[in-house]
Order: sequence, then C-alpha cells, then structure tokens
Amino acid sequence: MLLAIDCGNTNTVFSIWDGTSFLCTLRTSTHHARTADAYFTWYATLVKHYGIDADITDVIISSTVPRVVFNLRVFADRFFGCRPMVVGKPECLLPHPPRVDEGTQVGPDRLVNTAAGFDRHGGDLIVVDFGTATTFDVVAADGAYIGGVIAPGVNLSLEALHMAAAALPHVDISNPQQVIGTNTVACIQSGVFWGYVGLVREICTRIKGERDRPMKIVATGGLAPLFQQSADLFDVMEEDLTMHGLTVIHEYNKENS
Ligand SMILES: Nc1ncnc2c1ncn2[C@@H]1O[C@H](COP(=O)(O)OP(=O)(O)OP(=O)(O)O)[C@@H](O)[C@H]1O
Ligand SMILES: CC(C)(CO)[C@@H](O)C(=O)NCCC(=O)O
Ligand SMILES: [K+]
Repeated sequence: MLLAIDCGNTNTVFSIWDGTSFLCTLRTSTHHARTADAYFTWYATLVKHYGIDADITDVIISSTVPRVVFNLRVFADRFFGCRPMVVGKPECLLPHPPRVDEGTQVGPDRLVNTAAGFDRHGGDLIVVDFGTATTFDVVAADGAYIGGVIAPGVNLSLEALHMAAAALPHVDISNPQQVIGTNTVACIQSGVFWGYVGLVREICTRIKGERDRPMKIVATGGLAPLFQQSADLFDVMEEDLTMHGLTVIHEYNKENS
C-alpha cells in the first residue's frame, strides 16, 4: 500500500491508497520540528482508531516546506523500511515536465495538482487550489504546467487585516449574500469573500484570453465549495485532487524507472 503525504505551509495530510481507493485521510498542522517518532505516534493512533489494516510498502511526499522532508524521510525509513519518493527531486519523474523560466522551482503541490488534473480531465485546464496561497496552475494541451498565478490565501488575507489593523477582529470566512456589511465582521467577510470571487473570475477570464481557447476550471482545497455555492466559478470541484496526483506520479515512477 502507498502512503501519500501532502505537506502544505499550514497543514500536512496523510492518505493511505490501497490501489483502488483511499482508506483514510489524516490531517495535522505542519511543523518542521516534528520528529519521525512524533509522526508515527500520531499516525499509528489514528490508523488504529479507524480500524485500518495498512501494510505500507511505499511512501510519496510532496512538500512546499523543504525543512519537513528530512523528518518525513526518517519516518518512512524507520517505520516502513522504504525510501520515499519526493516530488520535485530529480529522481522523481513527472509524467509531463513543466515549461517555465529556467531556474524556477515550481511548488511541488502545483506539479502534483497538474498531474492529477491532466489524468482526470486531459489538457487545457486551470487548476485552482485554495490553500495557504490561492494558486492557479495552467495546464497545456499536452499536460505540461506552463505557468500560472499565486495570490494570497483567503485565511491569510483575513489574518493580515486582523494583524495590521488594531480595530479589526479575527474573522472566519463566510459567504455573505449581501455585499454591504452593516457591522465590522460583515464588512470584512464581504471584502474578502466578494473580493475573492472577483479575483478568481478575473484571473480565469484573463488566462483563457491569453491562451485563446476554451479551458476547464478545476478547483480544490477546503474553501472551494464555499465559493462555488455563491458564485458559479468552477466547472468541477475535487477535494482529493492533490492526493490523486500523488498516486498518479507514484504509478508513473513505478512504470518508468
Ligand atoms: N467553511 C469553512 N470556513 C473556514 N475554514 C474552512 C471552511 N472549510 C474548510 N476550511 C479550512 O480551509 C482550509 C483549507 O484546507 P486546505 O487543505 O485546502 O489548505 P490549507 O491546509 O489551509 O493550506 P496548505 O495546503 O497550503 O497547508 C483548512 O484549514 C480548513 O479547515
Ligand atoms: C505557492 C505555494 C506556497 C502554494 O502552496 C507553493 O506552491 C510554493 O511554495 N511554490 C513555489 C513557487 C512556485 O510555485 O512558482
Ligand atoms: K493544499
């Protein structure tokens, strides 16, 4: 069985793939100082709690935080006796290498999202991921990542207002029906929610204009459903997109190396 690990700047997600489906998805916050033993204590407790009988033979890691990879490598080696595949490292092959400016280190999560989107939908895609940052990955007809957009994430924008303005409280995102807020919290929620709706629409319209062709918009990340509810922004929403991409890349490396 494969253990797929998606390590973002905010959260780290583990998922067990048995070749047909994901048996479970475990989430923890990202901390570079977490040791291999600490990962295992957390992992083993949850796997037992869910009654999963997992025989892990392979591990694949995508990490936007370089420092956490060391402890995750030790974790894979110590507890599963395997050398993990790490997306973005030269020895981890990609089905379609990115076409970007020389010296650019594309975020591994974006490479994984691209592989997943192309596997499920073919090319000419815009993949939108609402994580710590909101990213737009443009996928060409042949499946290559050819560039995109990085915008501040929704929660980051809310946090930045709270941090920088003495009178603004911490607010959770919501999808207000009205744009005119009649209290401080409603004003902030409106600014971030409707501001993001506009941001997503404008960026996707401009990408389609620059590519001059129809493109499918695939969205992932915890906040995608909230935006889709109030504004018809995406063609498809797939919660498991990044995890699916990790299985695609793992499979590709098994077949080609
Ligand atoms: N309705 C909601 N209101 C507020 N937060 C939500 C809601 N639904 C999901 N979330 C949060 O959205 C976040 C999105 O998770 P996701 O895994 O997509 O990205 P992340 O973990 O924040 O970022 P990264 O992957 O960069 O670490 C999660 O922290 C989740 O708790
Ligand atoms: C943009 C983030 C933070 C989104 O997780 C990540 O993909 C990243 O660190 N990217 C590196 C820069 C790039 O993708 O061009
Ligand atoms: K993510």
